[in-house]
Amino acid sequence: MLQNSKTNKPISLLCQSINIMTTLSQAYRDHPLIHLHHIVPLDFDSLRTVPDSHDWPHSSYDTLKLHTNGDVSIPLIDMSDPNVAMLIGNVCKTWGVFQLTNHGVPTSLVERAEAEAGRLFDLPMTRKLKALRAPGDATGYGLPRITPFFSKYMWHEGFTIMGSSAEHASQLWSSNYQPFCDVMEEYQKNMKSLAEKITHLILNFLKIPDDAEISNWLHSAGAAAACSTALQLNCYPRCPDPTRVMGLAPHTDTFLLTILHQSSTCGLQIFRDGFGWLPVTPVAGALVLNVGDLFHILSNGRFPNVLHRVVVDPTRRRLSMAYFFGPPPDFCVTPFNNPPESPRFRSVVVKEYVGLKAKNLECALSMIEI
Ligand SMILES: C=C1C[C@]23C[C@@]1(O)CC[C@H]2[C@@]12CCC[C@@](C)(C(=O)O1)[C@H]2[C@@H]3C(=O)O
Ligand SMILES: O=C(O)CCC(=O)C(=O)O
Ligand SMILES: [Fe+2]
Repeated sequence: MLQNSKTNKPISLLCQSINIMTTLSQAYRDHPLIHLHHIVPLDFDSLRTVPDSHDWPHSSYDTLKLHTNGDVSIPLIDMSDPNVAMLIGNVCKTWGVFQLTNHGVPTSLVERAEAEAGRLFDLPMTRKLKALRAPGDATGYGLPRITPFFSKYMWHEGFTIMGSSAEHASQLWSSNYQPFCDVMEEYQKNMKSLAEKITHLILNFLKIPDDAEISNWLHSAGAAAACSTALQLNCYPRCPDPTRVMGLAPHTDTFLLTILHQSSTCGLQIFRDGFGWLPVTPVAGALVLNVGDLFHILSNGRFPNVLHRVVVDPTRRRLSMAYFFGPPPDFCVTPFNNPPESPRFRSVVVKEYVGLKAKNLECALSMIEI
């Protein structure tokens, strides 16, 4: 029987019965985005002007320009700092986002993964379409899932991986796809172990007891198999007029934490009350971490689930790799509140929340608010 290595208690039945557990891909298949499957990304490189379908209202460009405050920078945390738990906990409370250095993920691995992502997006469109996300599926090449919630398309192409990328990679490259699969597998392993470490530090900071279900899940030997994880490769191609387009529209991420590597090209912005849109300027070797909806719920609203978006660089293509981490789809997330504070949200099962998000995007949270 699997046990929590800290408390020696058996982990919940849900986590043990791996065969009957819902996978994250299944959870997404249960909530298909009906409008998305017949639409494919543009062949961006061939365009000399921005088509109407991708031309965002002028007012959003004004917002991009006027509300970007380049003087305020988001916190940078050194993971080798002896006070790292306190630093991360406090920044999760005050910002919901930070950059992390000395995180232990080898630079060479990040560089190899970025190079493989570049090799993918460099392929001719006819090739990329061979790995097009199937209707209702969550993985493969295609448009961002949030596309149906906006009236214009984003200047973006993406590739989603959940676990092995072999099936789609073999469609992209009939041979020589193993280097892609190997590096993405190693990258996901490294991201998972970093995500587990950070989650552990945050649970301690929140003083969540060792016998709470969330600690039980994180510490259990079963956590190796039972997590919701996904790796999203994002590409924001060069644009003939970046002032008219949106790279990735404003959104919050769904799971506990997102760990993002951004290439040296700028574009990511976070929204901060009182300041507006702030750039997350790339720092060489640093990873960007942000709180997602599930940590917002678990922290009973103490951690903001930061709203973010991506604008397109005027001169260069931008690549990023976002790793999403959370408990398995059948796990029930319950807000942790210190009495007399009362819970702000009802408990929600991860796959139910994925479904609420698929239908309602940013209104999903308010649907579980008490
Ligand atoms: C696990 C996932 C999180 C994500 C949806 C996905 O199935 C894979 C892609 C992720 C992404 C990346 C771009 C922004 C986002 C909102 C989207 O549309 O697809 C996130 C999703 C999310 O956090 O919900
Ligand atoms: O490309 C980026 O910097 C951000 C990507 C992102 O927000 C996402 O994949 O959820
Ligand atoms: Fe995001």
